Amino acid sequence: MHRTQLYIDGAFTAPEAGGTFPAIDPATEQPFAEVAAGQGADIDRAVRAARRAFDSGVWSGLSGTVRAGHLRRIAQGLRDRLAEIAALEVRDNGKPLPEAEWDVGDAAFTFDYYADLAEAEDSRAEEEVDVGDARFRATIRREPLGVVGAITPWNYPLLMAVWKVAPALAAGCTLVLKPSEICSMSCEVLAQIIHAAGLPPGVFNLVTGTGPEAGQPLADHPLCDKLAFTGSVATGRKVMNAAASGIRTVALELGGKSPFLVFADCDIEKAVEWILFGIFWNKGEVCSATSRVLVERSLYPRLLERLRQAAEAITIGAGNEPGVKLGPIVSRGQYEKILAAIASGTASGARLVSGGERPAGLPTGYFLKPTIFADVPVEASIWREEIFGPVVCVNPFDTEEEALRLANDSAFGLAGAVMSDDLERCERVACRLRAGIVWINCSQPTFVQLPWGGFKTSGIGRELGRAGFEAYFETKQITRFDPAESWGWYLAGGQ
Ligand SMILES: NC(=O)c1ccc[n+]([C@@H]2O[C@H](COP(=O)([O-])OP(=O)(O)OC[C@H]3O[C@@H](n4cnc5c(N)ncnc54)[C@H](O)[C@@H]3O)[C@@H](O)[C@H]2O)c1
Ligand SMILES: C[N+](C)(C)CC=O
Repeated sequence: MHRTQLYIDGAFTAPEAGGTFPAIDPATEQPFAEVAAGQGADIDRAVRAARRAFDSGVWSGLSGTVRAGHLRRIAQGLRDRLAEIAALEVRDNGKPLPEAEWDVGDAAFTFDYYADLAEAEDSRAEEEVDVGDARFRATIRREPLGVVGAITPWNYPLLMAVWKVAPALAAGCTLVLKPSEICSMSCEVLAQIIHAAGLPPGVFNLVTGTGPEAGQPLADHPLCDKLAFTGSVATGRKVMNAAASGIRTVALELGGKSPFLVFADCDIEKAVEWILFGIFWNKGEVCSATSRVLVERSLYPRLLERLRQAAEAITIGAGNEPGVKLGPIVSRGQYEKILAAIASGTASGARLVSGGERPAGLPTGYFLKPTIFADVPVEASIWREEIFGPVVCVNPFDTEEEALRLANDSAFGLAGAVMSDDLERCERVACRLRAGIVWINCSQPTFVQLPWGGFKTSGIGRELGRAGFEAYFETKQITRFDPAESWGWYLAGGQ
């Protein structure tokens, strides 16, 4: 059985304490690899290596063009190993193979995109600012932020890591990546590709391990300049507390309970397609999943019935089987959490329209039928709390105003979607949704060029796009006084 390694200071290595934990295939419930269980001592070694690499200027001192060359080699390395990584991601996470292939392609494109931005940095003029006094020349300079501690989740194990690694490297930062213990495998391949691309030792480091044993020591490490976290609100709070006590920059990409507003004038088939994609893509293990659907009352019964039929036609199975559109839930823990949420939904008085149980013919593996609840009490936890699984809640509304009120009545504000043939209404609703991402007449398409992040408890800061690059810079002012002038405050004439 393959035993993964940590990657610290340019070398693949076992954890100091030598421990491992199993990687489990959620379709078979069987272990298929041993993952290196890094701990505080490994994190410390990795952060110190990243610190040395940053302080020596071996990476931040390179031109953007040279760094871009490295990033493009990483992108190519991902493309060269796409089939292998996608298969590994399917085994580790359970997602259908075409979705995993899509993720690896996106990850490669993310490196290319940030390579372009790194290159453009070289021709970016230093910004000179007129401070209204000719004796001073003032400039604003951007410098890479330093050492980044990146902590990532299991739903897009490679892609969520790359959303941090690519812009951080492009900006000239060094980093330590701590992926989720539930899905760590593809990040080891990423480390191999980065190693093969010839980055100097210490620039990128990988420490796999559990949250308490590896994540917390990374969040607490005094030599990190920034913490970049994606995961749950509960862990995000711990990471933010750690950042606060060390006064470190922090970026949080957290959960969601995103609304999808469907107006009666839309094409019902298109609405059903996007509702399905919005909640069953990646098994609903998507931070931005549109898990609360609000439907204009005149369309509500018809749409619910069509949604039920379409959901029941989805092919469920192991992610590597052809035609499968819904793989197993990632882990036993997550499976049990979702079943408990379904039970609480039924107990709340919500109407179970479809699913809610293990599909027939799949006795092993964490399989679940796509699940639809309707007429959900708005105070019920299934309406309010993130489930992070293939469970959608559907409710009716009567007016645009009511739909917006229900949509915005949430602690989260990551994403939202609106569907209507009236594009003016769509634009109006999009502006009034309190969320960082709004889709019109679709749900979930994500582009590397656009900023990603949430309002309210869905997070702080933005990834992707130019904003995701700027997030890895410090801003410095350099103010120069003309040596030919004298200040004349204490010494008259300046001598
Ligand atoms: N907003 C986004 O872009 C986005 C994207 C993907 C996932 N998510 C969110 O992620 C969550 C699911 O991911 P998850 O279950 O892996 O989240 P999680 O919070 O359980 O774990 C995330 C990471 O934090 C680590 N961790 C756990 N305890 C820690 C601690 N005390 N200190 C430091 N690190 C610790 C874990 O090991 C893992 O690497 C969902 O809430 C989802 O919405 C958000
Ligand atoms: C769906 N995706 C990849 C945009 C990120 C969140 O889970």
